[in-house]
Formats: sequence, structure tokens, C-alpha cells
Amino acid sequence: MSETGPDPRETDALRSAAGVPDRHDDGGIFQHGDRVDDQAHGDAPERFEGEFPIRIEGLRNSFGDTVIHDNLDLDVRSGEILGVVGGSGTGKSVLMRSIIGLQEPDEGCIEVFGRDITEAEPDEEIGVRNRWGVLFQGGALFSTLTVAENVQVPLKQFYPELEQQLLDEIARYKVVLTGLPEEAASKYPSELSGGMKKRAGLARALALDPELLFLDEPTAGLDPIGAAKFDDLTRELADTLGLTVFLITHDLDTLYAICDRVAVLADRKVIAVGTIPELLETEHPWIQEYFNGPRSRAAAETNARGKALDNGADRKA
Ligand SMILES: Nc1ncnc2c1ncn2[C@@H]1O[C@H](COP(=O)(O)OP(=O)(O)OP(=O)(O)O)[C@@H](O)[C@H]1O
Repeated sequence: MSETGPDPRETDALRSAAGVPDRHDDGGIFQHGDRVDDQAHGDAPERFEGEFPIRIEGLRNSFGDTVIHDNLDLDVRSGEILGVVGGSGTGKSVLMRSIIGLQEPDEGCIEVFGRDITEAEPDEEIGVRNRWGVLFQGGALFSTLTVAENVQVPLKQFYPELEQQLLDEIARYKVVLTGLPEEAASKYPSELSGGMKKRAGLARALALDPELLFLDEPTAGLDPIGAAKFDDLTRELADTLGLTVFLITHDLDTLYAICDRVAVLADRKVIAVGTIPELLETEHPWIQEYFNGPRSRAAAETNARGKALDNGADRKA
């Protein structure tokens, strides 16, 4: 990522114009727990009640002669944290970009909240683009904007009528929600540590009160303690806000600590999806090497130790 701004492909997600409300209601000061839509519309859209907020069938993506995905299927369950793993270059980020409409697939169907997004034009109002939040690799913060201003980018895009006082209030709330001190709101990305930048990126991803959260290698570059704290934060936010999380990672600790299921990309498709014990029963050599390797065993032990300590603490409490 450059110092002057995020990858333009990544900011497309923030700039894509859709879902702008048709009625202005300044709604007063934002109350913690209120949805942005409550403030902007008066009525929040119905939350998705189906089993699979994301359904992918027969997906094919290629760049020139290079086929990245071929006949890829994947269903993401409502309320789960789905870890997405695979060797470098297997197309995890391309898959995420396809789901959020930044990568036009050659073939296949991608339904988000029951709506086939591959049929929609990038600018078409399809009513789902303001229902997901994305934390891109590296945070993708605008370096010339403060943290609060970064958080306000999607708010201004989707709710241009919101008054500045309300925008400031929402941004402050999101900053604190992600565990940053309130003062961080007025800081520029260059004044933040790596871990704080990730949290600021997460605050922006949560700006619109999404039901779906996409995280692309959120713990990359963090020290193990910072990474574990970020994992805890992700799990806590997912549980309290009722999020479905699509989490791309190479971090085995993250997989063991917070993922409900793991989808494995190899051979241009999702070769398996399940809990880690379920994956361990599959024969595929990449899965065996990945989950039976020394690093995976160490992550499993660390996670088991952590859970035992938590249980001990619970019993004492
Ligand atoms: N815009 C693009 N143009 C051409 N090739 C691309 C483009 N975007 C991605 N690719 C290629 O698609 C393949 C998959 O890329 P992707 O970034 O999805 O991999 P990944 O699984 O996320 O890898 P990593 O784990 O290293 O981040 C790579 O070979 C990459 O070079």
C-alpha cells in the first residue's frame, strides 16, 4: 500500500455508488446500538434471515490464460466465522473481490443475501452493498484523512445527508468499539501502530453496521500478542453484532481460536469446507500437510491451553 492512499481497486469498494437513501432524516444524535439506517431512514432494512448469506456456484475467474477458479462452489452460513485458507496465489483475495463485486467472474452465480450480484452493474442499486464491510489487506486507510474521517467515508457515500455532528458521533463510537482510545479518532494513519491501523480499518469496515464482514489477512504483520487480541476482538464483535465473517488468513492460531469452519482453496476450487477436525479426516495432501504440520500442531496446542486457562478462570469466577 502506498503512503498516499490505498490500492485504487480496494477503494472501489468504498466508492461504488449504491444504496443511497431516498429520504433525509437527521434523526438526532446517534445512540450506541442504533443502526445507521435507523438514523438515516427511520427504518432499518430487514436483516437477512436465510441460512446462507453467501452462496457461490460454478464460479470461474481467469486473467488472460491463467485460470484462478474453475467451477468453485461455496456456501457461507449465517453467523459463522468462516476461515478461508490456501496456498499463496490460490485466489483467496480474488474470491473475496468477486463476492463484493470488484472482480467480474467469467462464469458462475454469486448470491449475497439472496441476490445474484453477478447480474448487477457495478453502479446498480442492489441494496446489498451497504450491508457488508471490508477490511482489506494492510488496512487500506486513506493516509490524508484522520481515522474518524476514514470511518466517515462509507457513511458519506451511502448517507450523504447525514449531518457532520452525527457523522462525528458515529465515527467516535466505531473507533471505541474496535478497542481504540477515543483520541485515536483525530489521528492520521501514520501516527498509529500496525495493530491500531488494523483496528481503524475495522472501525471503517463496521461504519455501516454491516451484517457481513470481510477480513483479508487481518493479523498479518501483527506480533503474536497483538494478533491474539485482534482475534478476540473479531470473535467478540461477531458474537455481539451477529456478524457473518469471511476471513482470509494464513494464521493458524486464528483458525484454531475463532473460526467455526474453514474453507480450503486448492486446485482452483474449494476442495473442502468444515471444522478443523472434519478437515483432518480428508485425504487431500495439502490439507494433511497444512493441518498436520508442526506449526498447526503448535497452534492447536496453544489454543487448547488457552481454552483450559479460560475454563479454569470461569470456574473460579
Ligand atoms: N488484477 C489482476 N490481474 C492479473 N492477475 C491477478 C490479478 N489479481 C490477482 N491476480 C492473480 O490471481 C492469482 C490469485 O491471486 P490472489 O491475490 O487472490 O491470491 P491469494 O490466494 O489471495 O494469495 P496470497 O495468499 O499470497 O495473498 C495470483 O496468481 C495473482 O497474481
